[in-house]
Amino acid sequence: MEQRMWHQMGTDDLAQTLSASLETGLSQSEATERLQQNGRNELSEGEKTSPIALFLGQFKDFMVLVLMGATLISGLLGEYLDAITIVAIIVLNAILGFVQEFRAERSLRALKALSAPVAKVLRSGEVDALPATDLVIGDIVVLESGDRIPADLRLIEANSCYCEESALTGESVPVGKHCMPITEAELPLGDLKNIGFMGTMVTRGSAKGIVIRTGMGTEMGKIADLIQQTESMETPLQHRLEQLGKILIVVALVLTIVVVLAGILHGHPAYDMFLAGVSLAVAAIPEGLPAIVTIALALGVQRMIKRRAIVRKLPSVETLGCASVICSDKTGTLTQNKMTVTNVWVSGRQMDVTGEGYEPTGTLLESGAAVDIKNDLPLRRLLQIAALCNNATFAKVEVEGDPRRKKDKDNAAHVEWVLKGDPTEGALTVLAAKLGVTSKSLDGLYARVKEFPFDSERKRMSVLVSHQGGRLVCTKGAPDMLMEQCSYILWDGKVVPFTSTLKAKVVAAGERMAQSALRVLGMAYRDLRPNDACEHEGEVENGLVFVGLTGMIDPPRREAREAITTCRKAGIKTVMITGDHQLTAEAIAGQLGIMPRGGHSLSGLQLSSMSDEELDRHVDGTYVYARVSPEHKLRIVKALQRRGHVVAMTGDGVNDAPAIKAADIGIAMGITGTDVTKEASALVLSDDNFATIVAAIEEGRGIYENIRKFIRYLLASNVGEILTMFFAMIAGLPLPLVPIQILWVNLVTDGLPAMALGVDQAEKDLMQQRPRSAKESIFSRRLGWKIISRGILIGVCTLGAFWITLIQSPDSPTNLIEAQTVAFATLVMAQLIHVFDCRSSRSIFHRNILQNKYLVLAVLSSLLLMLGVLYIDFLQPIFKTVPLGLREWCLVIVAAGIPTFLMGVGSVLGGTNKKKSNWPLSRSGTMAR
Ligand SMILES: Nc1ncnc2c1ncn2[C@@H]1O[C@H](COP(=O)(O)OP(=O)(O)OP(=O)(O)O)[C@@H](O)[C@H]1O
Ligand SMILES: [Ca+2]
Repeated sequence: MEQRMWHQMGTDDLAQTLSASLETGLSQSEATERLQQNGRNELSEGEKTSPIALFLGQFKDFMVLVLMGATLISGLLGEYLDAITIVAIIVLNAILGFVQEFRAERSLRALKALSAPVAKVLRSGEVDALPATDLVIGDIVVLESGDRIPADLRLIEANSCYCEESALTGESVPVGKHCMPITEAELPLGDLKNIGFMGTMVTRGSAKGIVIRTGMGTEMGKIADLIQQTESMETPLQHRLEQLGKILIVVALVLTIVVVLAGILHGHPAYDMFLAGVSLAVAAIPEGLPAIVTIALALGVQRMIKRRAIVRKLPSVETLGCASVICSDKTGTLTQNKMTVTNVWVSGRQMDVTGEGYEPTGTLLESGAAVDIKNDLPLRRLLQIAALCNNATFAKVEVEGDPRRKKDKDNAAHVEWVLKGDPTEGALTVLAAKLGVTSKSLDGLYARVKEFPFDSERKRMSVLVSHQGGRLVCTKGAPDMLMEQCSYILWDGKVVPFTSTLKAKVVAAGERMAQSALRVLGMAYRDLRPNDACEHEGEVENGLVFVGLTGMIDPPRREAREAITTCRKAGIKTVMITGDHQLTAEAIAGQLGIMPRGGHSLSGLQLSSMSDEELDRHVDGTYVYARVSPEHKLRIVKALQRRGHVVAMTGDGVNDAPAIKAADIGIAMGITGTDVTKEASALVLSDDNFATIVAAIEEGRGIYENIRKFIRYLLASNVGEILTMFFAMIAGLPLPLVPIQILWVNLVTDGLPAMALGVDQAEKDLMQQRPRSAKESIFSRRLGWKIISRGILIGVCTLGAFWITLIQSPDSPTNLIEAQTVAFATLVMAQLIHVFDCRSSRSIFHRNILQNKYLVLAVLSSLLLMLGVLYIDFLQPIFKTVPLGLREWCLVIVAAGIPTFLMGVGSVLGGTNKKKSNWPLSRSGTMAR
């Protein structure tokens, strides 16, 4: 066992014991070696279902078992051919079911892997994001607020760091962490304040730690068996379909029993009727439905991934289609998050900054003339604060042209300035560097002692630096809030009291910048006296000397504007929620077309003073919320939900998690988002882009419509199958289909065509319709009617074709076989025609039937399988068929076409082809500017 415990060791001791360097971390080769020795950093998982179990599971269905039993009996009675064929069909069916479920399962697992956590690790001197499972003992891990701790760490640095450890200790109040050794040997976990435990999360501040235990060796590993991660992947729709499936089984069974009894009453042999009944039950029960739903969902999810939206919770795919409001962050989601300082203001002087991007060349112009900063004390101070109170760096990288593309002006090797860190801070680093204030020029003079990290409540950040034996506080942040902590201002080179007149000047300058869509940050400082306290931010962030303002542009994303228009047409309201200034927010909202005429904006301050009732009254007319704190987001979500909206809400910070959880669709940022927000979210945007949300909504709507399409197809087909038999038995006719034919129809129609519908293209006006209601039943918008009416028609027409053939030449010995063959062909053809009708909510004439290649292929192969059964000599006795002549084919085609075309023509004439009132166009007219 460990001689001295980890928490008792000093940092040097730690480094030595773990043979790791605290400055550069492990080397890559050392890490690889340790990984091989000690295994991956993961908690062992529960068992997975094996493919064989999955395959055998296909046979556990009750009706299938009955059918197997019946087959066995008919085998024993000498009907070998029948028995073998039925078994073969059952096995084929099982293979199909297995493939469907296997695919579904595999995609679900791939989904889970996508949301696997990453850790920021220092290796060979560079901090990189690695999969958390690659961590080894001795790795140095960098933690920020919102991170989930990836292994057990002994902290070696902690800045106002708090961790929430309830998963481990049950204590929900975050624990303050430090990096000093603790003398006591035996301590409860909650008191080990210099250890960060795997699975707990950093709620505030930042830290650095060295990995002391990984995987099952961690404290979390010890209790891993206790935590069962049973996140439901079943969607509400799947749940309802399961319920529906049970009802359908009962209905199918009851009808089957009626069919069997009626047949026996009319003098059919009981054994024949029994086998026909069982086959009918097997065919009519839509056992493939759940798997096809899962596949449609999973394939849709994969299409979303291609469009950079990662679904973490499958149920949200459905909810996406219902979204009626998107509440989006501004910075980085609606804007590019490429900040450039363009304006500087100090002691009443307004200056422009030249230069572009992160390239540190440019200068300051005051009324058109370059400013000399050497003798400009306030300006130098401003730049020093900008550079010191900053964690961002930038560098020049060589970018090679894309080798796959043509070498030209746009695709040549070139240098690019790239940024590491927060873009807001990056813009300030670049500004300072343009005027020669770089970390190099400051290095010997100023040394950072402590950092009080930025958080979205205070909206500012401070650092404590030592300078020529003294200590200096540098603070930057949202000016309106920073000013409240300032007692003085640097004005014309002198520190003077911050009077209300001077404050008014600062406010006016700030508002001028904000109105032109600039993000405004203020800078302030204070010289600490020797015995001034400096433990907490409250102690240092007061009595500050205000220095000046910087204004930076952050251009809107081009795609965002378009996406917002799409949303408006789709009946979805876009709301901007930002920590930025109200005027900046309004200006950018204007550029993006978020705010309609008569729309309002609210500030966090106004929001705080409102009661829930007042907020409810305002929430529909408000399009911009500015200077909000994370807790405001939760109120906004709740208010919108009370107004009956289905809310999608984005967030990145740790404090956004409650709002994201409360939203109907919580959305986290893939790039800037924290682990905590990602875990709370249903959807992660891997490009942080607003347009991606809209793409996901579009996919969500498409997936739902596809599910409706194949439900419609499958159920109408099954209704047709049952009714064909039902009507025949009631009418006292012979069996229109023999058991093997029933099973064959089921095999060739239910499998591939239904799956192909699941990946059908969306209808063109998908995003021109209002979101559907979350409470809507899957059968609404006339789907139930369509299923029943088409089902009845399929049954009637199949039986009609059967009957017409039957009465043609009553004396011919092959008469019945021929009629059955006609019925068989009609039933298959009717379904294969009907499948195209299912693609459109209007009629078959509405869409190009060749558009869905998979469907065309599926239908062709089903057609071939049917023709094979009719025309291949040795299959004819097995399937009890005869080749059909031209006259019969004409009958088959007409009878099979009627259900689809009759209704299609009917709906064209009846006007349902026009946009129906239950799905009207959005009120885009009233929402447009
Ligand atoms: N690194 C930082 N240091 C100091 N102040 C900052 C920093 N980043 C942002 N601020 C200030 O805090 C304000 C709010 O920032 P916050 O990150 O909460 O929201 P945002 O990024 O502007 O908007 P959004 O919520 O849309 O992402 C900014 O307007 C800015 O004035
Ligand atoms: Ca069927």
